[in-house]
Amino acid sequence: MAYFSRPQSSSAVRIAQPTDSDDKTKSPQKKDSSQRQCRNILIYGSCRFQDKGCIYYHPPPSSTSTDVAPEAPAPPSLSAQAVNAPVFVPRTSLDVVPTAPSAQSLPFTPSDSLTPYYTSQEVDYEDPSLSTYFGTAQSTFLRQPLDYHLYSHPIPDTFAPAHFISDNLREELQKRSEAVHTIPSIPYHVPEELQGYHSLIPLEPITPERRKLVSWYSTVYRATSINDGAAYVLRRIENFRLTHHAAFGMIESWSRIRHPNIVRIREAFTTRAFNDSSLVVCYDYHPNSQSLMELYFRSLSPSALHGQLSAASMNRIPEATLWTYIIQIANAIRVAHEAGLAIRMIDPAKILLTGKNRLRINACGIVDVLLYDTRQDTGLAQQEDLVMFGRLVIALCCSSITALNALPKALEVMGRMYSAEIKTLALYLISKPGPHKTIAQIMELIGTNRLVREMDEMQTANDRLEAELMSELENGRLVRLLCKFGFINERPEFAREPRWSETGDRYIIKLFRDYVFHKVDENGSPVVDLSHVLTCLNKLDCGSDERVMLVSRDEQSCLVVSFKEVKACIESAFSDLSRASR
Ligand SMILES: Nc1ncnc2c1ncn2[C@@H]1O[C@H](COP(=O)(O)OP(=O)(O)OP(=O)(O)O)[C@@H](O)[C@H]1O
Repeated sequence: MAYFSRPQSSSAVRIAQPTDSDDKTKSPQKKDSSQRQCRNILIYGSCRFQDKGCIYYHPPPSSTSTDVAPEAPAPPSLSAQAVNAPVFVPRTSLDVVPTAPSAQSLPFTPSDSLTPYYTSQEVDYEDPSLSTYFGTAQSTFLRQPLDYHLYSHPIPDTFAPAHFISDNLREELQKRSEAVHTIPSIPYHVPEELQGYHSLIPLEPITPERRKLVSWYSTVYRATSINDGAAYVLRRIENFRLTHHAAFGMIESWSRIRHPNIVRIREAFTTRAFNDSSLVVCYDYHPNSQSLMELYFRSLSPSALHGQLSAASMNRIPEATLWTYIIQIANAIRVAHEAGLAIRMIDPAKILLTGKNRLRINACGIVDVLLYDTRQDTGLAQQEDLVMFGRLVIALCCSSITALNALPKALEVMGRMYSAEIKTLALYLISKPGPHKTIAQIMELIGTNRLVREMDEMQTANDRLEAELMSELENGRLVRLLCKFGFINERPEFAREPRWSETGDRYIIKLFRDYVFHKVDENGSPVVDLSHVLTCLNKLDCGSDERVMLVSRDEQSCLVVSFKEVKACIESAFSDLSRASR
C-alpha cells in the first residue's frame, strides 16, 4: 500500500514513494553532507545560513533557479534528489509560507484562553532577515486568505472594562470553580448525609464570638445535592424547635421568588442529624462571594467598626458603586414587597457580593420561620425593611456599622463625601413609616435616569459576556480537532490493518501532527510554541488553502500539502472510525 494515497483533488507533492515497511528500514544511504544540496535552497531559493556555517551544498545563484518549485497553483514536482536533501529545520511558526501582512492581521483580545490566534506571535515584515528568508517563497506559494467567515471576530472594544464585569473575569470564574472544591484545614464534625445532601463543609469557622441570628446561633455549610450533584448552601439554626409546621409555608412563598438580587431559596427541613433539633434552610451557593460586612466593615479596625467616622474618608465607596448597590437592594425589596413578603433582615452580613458590583440579599425567609409565632404584620415588616435599608446606606457612606448612633455627624460626613440625593434618600428611608412611604416611592426617588444608566451598564456587561462566550466557541472547535487527532494517531489497528494509522491519508495526518506538535529548532531542541499550534489548528479547522511542507521523521521524504487537504484526510479517517463504531 502506498504511503501517500491522497484525496483525488490533492495538490500535495509526492517526493518519494515509500514502501509499507518501516521508516527505518527504507532509509537509503545518506550522501556526504557537503555534497547534498541545502534544502532551504530547494524550498526558499536561498539559505540564510549559507555564509554562516551551513554545511550543505549551495549551488551558484543561476543554477538554483531551476531547482525552485514553479509558481502555484500548479504544484511543483521536486526531483528525486530532493529526497536526499538535508533536513529542513522548521524555524518556529514562521515556516508556514507567509502571506501579505494584511491577511495575517490577528484579532486582539486580552483574554488568556486558547482562543484562536490570540496568543499569536507577531511577524515583523519589516525585518530584513525575514524578507530574505521568505524572498522566493512568496512567489512560490501563494498564501490564500483564511476563511474568515468561519471565525468569530471579537471586537476589541467589547473587552473594555465594564461596570459589572471584572477585568479578571476568567481568573474570577476559575477561583469560583475552585472554591466549590475547597475544604477547611481545621477539623470539623458534620453528618455524612443530610436529607439528600452530602459532603457538608462549614463555610465559616465556629468561633466563640459568633453573632446570633435573632436569638439562635446559625452555621452555614456548603453541601452537595444527591439529586443534581450541584453545590448548595445549608444554613443551620441550632437548637431550634419548630412549633408550627405551617411556618414552612413562608419558605414555600420565598422559594417561588427568583430574582437576580435575591439568593434563591430551595427548601427547608428540620433534622436531628447534628445531635440537636436544627432547622436547615437550603439556598443557592455563590462560590467566592463576600458579604458587604466582610468587604467593607470587617477589614476595618475595631474602633472604626464601632463608629469612628474618620474611617469613612479612607474607605470611601465610589458614589457610582453606591448607587448600583442602592438600586439592586431596592429592586430586591420591591420584588419581595410585591409578593406580599418582607425581607426582615437587611444587614451587611446578609448581603452578598457575588460578582463585580453584583449584590444578592441572602438568608431570606429564615426570619419568617424563626419569628412565625409572633406573626408580625407584613405591612409593618415592610416598613421596617425600608428603615433597615436606610441604616445600611448610612453605614456604607460612613464606613461605620454604628454611624446612625451619631446621626448629625453621619449626615455631615455624607454631605461632605456624597451628593445631596444620597443623603435625601437615606433620610427618607429612616423617616417615620407612613402610607406613602413605599418601595415604589423609593424607586421614584432614585429616578429614571439612574435606573436607565444601570440598565445600560447591565447590557454592556451582557455584550461583554457574549463576546467572551463567543471566543469559547472557538476553543470548542479546537478541542474537537484535538480529539480527532487522538482517535486517529497511533491507533494500533483498524479494519484488520495493523498499520492503518501509518498508511494512506493517515500518514499525512501523522506528519501533520509532527509538524504541529513535534517541531525542533536548529539545535534539535523542542519548539514549544502554543501560537504555532493554535495557528495551525485554526487553519486546519477552516480548511485553508495555504500549504505547508511536512517532513518525515527520517528526513527522507517530504510533502507539500494544504491545510484543506489535511482536513479532508482527517475528516475521511475520522468518518471511517465513526462508521465502524456504530
Ligand atoms: N449562599 C451563599 N453562597 C456562598 N457563600 C455564602 C452563602 N451564604 C453565606 N455564605 C458565606 O458563608 C459565611 C457565613 O455566612 P453568614 O451569613 O453566617 O455570615 P456571617 O458573616 O457569619 O454573619 P454573622 O456574623 O451574622 O453570622 C460567609 O462567609 C458568607 O459569605
